[in-house]
Amino acid sequence: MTAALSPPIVIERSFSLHRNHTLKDMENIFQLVRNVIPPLTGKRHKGQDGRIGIVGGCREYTGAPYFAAITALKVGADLSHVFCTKDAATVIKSYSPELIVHPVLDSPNAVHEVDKWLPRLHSVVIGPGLGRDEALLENAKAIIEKSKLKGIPIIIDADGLWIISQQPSLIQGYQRAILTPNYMEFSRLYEAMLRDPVDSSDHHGCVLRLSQALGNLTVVQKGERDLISDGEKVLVCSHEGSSRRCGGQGDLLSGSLGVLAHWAFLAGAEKTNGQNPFLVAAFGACSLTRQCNNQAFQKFGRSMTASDMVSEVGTAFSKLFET
Ligand SMILES: NC(=O)C1=CN([C@@H]2O[C@H](COP(=O)(O)OP(=O)(O)OC[C@H]3O[C@@H](n4cnc5c(N)ncnc54)[C@H](O)[C@@H]3O)[C@@H](O)[C@H]2O)[C@@H](O)CC1
Ligand SMILES: Nc1ncnc2c1ncn2[C@@H]1O[C@H](COP(=O)(O)OP(=O)(O)OP(=O)(O)O)[C@@H](O)[C@H]1O
Ligand SMILES: [Mg+2]
Repeated sequence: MTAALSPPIVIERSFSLHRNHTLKDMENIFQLVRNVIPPLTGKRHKGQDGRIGIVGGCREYTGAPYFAAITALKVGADLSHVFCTKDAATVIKSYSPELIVHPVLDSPNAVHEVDKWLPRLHSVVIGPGLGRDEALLENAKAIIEKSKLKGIPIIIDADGLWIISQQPSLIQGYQRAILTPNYMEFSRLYEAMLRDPVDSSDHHGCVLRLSQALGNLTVVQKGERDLISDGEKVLVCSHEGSSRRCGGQGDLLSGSLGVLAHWAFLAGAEKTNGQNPFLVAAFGACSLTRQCNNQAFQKFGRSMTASDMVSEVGTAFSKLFET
């Protein structure tokens, strides 16, 4: 079984582009991802290709922030910081010496401790393994506010999406945010914003409307096909993965998106042929996660786990974006 580079489908809902440009957009979107990837040259210094922060990791969940942070590194970020609780920090450090781990999230001055680092971070991923402890959620809210003030791209996943479904105004209108809901998370967000249940006969319409209701930030609805929208367009990523749905796959997606969002944002619309850079980044991260899933499944079948997918990041990235 080989993973074909199936052409992405672009459903054009924008009036800013002519209809007959749509086919060209479809063919070129992988190329647009390639365009934003910084070339590896001897001229770059450590940190330039990405310093990514992951906010999450508590007593119950140490795997999720680890998967997100290690994936960010393996995609090509230079430094990956995890801001987690004291309990979780030693555990996460013991998984990997590559990660920089800050045991601050349950400290009384948590927000200040993270804020100190924000000027040095290119993007933040908020939510993997954060849990639902009220104090931690309050700290995460304040970190979202601080990140917005700095104008850095924010990827919101998992329990970060729980926060947004309780208080959408926190992120509404911040167009440098990307939300990555799974099925349940999407339903919660949709009902909170649209006051209606999800219309299962119109997934495209639902993702488009949710993005619009949130002020045109980027929404990635994960599933059998990933739907990515900025309220004007819907991109569909149906790149071949597998039928294995072990936990942690979404964490690979949010970690890789942390890097790609930074690269795409930095490269700007010139490199993405006028397309929203965050749509391009999201398409890249979805394709990559699915490609990792496909490769790991070929090796391990039913016993495949998220760690096996992490081992595939390098070859999957090369296959999709460097050939
Ligand atoms: N090893 C780890 O530490 C992991 C921790 N995780 C963390 O676990 C916490 C809770 O995440 P959950 O994703 O469980 O979120 P929720 O607590 O919102 O639960 C979602 C539920 O929906 C179900 N579901 C998912 N897709 C569905 C579908 N298509 N149809 C019907 N039901 C569906 C899931 O089985 C899950 O029970 C987060 O902090 C997350 O980051 C996960 O990321 C998985 C790995
Ligand atoms: N039915 C499916 N077929 C193929 N790929 C899928 C399917 N469902 C999800 N995926 C892919 O798996 C990845 C993670 O999506 P998923 O819905 O499992 O996230 P999640 O529930 O947040 O995961 P996590 O366990 O990390 O929290 C996405 O890249 C998505 O494309
Ligand atoms: Mg998840």
